[in-house]
Amino acid sequence: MPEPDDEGAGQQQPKAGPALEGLVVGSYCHDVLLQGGRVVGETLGGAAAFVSTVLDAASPPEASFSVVSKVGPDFAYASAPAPARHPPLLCPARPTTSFHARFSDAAASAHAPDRQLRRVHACDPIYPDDLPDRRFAYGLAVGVAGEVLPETLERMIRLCRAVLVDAQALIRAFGAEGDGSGAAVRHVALEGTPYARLLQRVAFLKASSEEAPYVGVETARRRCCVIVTEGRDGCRLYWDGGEARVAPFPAVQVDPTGAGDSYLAGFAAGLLWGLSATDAALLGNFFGAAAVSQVGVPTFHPKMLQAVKRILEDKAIPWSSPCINGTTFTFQRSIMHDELHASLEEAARLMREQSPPATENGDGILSAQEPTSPPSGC
Ligand SMILES: Nc1ncnc2c1ncn2[C@@H]1O[C@H](COP(=O)(O)OP(=O)(O)OP(=O)(O)O)[C@@H](O)[C@H]1O
Ligand SMILES: O[C@H]1[C@H](O)[C@@H](O)[C@H](O)[C@@H](O)[C@H]1O
Repeated sequence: MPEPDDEGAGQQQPKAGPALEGLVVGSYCHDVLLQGGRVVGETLGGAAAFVSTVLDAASPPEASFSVVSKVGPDFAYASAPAPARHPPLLCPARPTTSFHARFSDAAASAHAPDRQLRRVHACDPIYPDDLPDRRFAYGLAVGVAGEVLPETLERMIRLCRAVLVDAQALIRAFGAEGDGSGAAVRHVALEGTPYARLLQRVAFLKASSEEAPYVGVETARRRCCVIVTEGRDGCRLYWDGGEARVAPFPAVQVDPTGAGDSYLAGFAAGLLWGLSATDAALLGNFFGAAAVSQVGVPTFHPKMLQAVKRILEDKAIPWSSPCINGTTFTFQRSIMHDELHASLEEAARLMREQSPPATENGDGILSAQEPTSPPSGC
């Protein structure tokens, strides 16, 4: 695993933060969900919102994190739990990043895009100087609209002992805005971006199966561990010299938005609990399944969270988190992998019982819920 770099000869070193402090970088956004030409939901979005929610819920008690996110004066969710606990930086001159997600009526497959995204507004990028000047145990680069600049990722790598990156932060490109309906979101090959040279200093790179071809798994796995999420099929991990498939948890999908974000945060929390990467991926799958069962940023029943924490206290290796505290990772599944899956399956059952009843109609969004009403302004 890469060691954090020195800030540069002659420069003052950033001071150390709390032992298990993380740094989450990426902007909150407004998500508008459309189906059949009409708006069926308006929610808080942005990977940072999903990630903060899952980290708040699933991290060990010793762990904490800071969020660097930007929004405009129109930001509508300042009092929602994630932004209220981790307030964004305000950019007075730019609107909040916003996306329109157009869902098709046809059921999506595990590997095909289930929605067409358009970026309607883009807030300011996050610059290296926006990051706090201290060392962190780990960092999560979770941009949605190109806001994590290459130089910002580079500074994260310098500040954080281990950096986990969502490929969507690196490979999204945006078409022309033209007619007011926003810019189509497409992907570019990671190898042709300025981020590619940083990969060997990244610990984990997560991509969805739709993004994986743009990441180039075979090349990337020689530089860092690559995780490919496969929707309802779970995920696969690829590292230099090995790979593993990790089984999913059953879920009734009502809104796929944020599954990947919640996965990454669950995975990071698993590492913080001292799990190997393949075992931590179980926690990723668990929170990915939780995210798709609800519209927008999920909420978790306290009983379910207690059950998960009890399982982790029981199974995890306290304070031996090799990735966050040390210099190497353990990738392979441990002997208690299947047992951990079975215990989390029980907690997932609790979660399904405590969710509002959902109509099982394939992968259609919002089948279980009334459209969420737009929140009041901040
Ligand atoms: N229908 C489902 N049932 C169970 N688990 C799911 C389902 N969909 C997603 N997941 C879980 O969430 C993880 C991430 O999902 P997915 O691969 O769809 O990410 P994504 O396409 O990046 O999502 P998004 O862009 O919507 O955040 C999967 O690896 C899986 O663990
Ligand atoms: O809120 C969502 C979420 O963060 C998704 O991961 C991202 O793909 C979308 O662009 C965003 O609108």
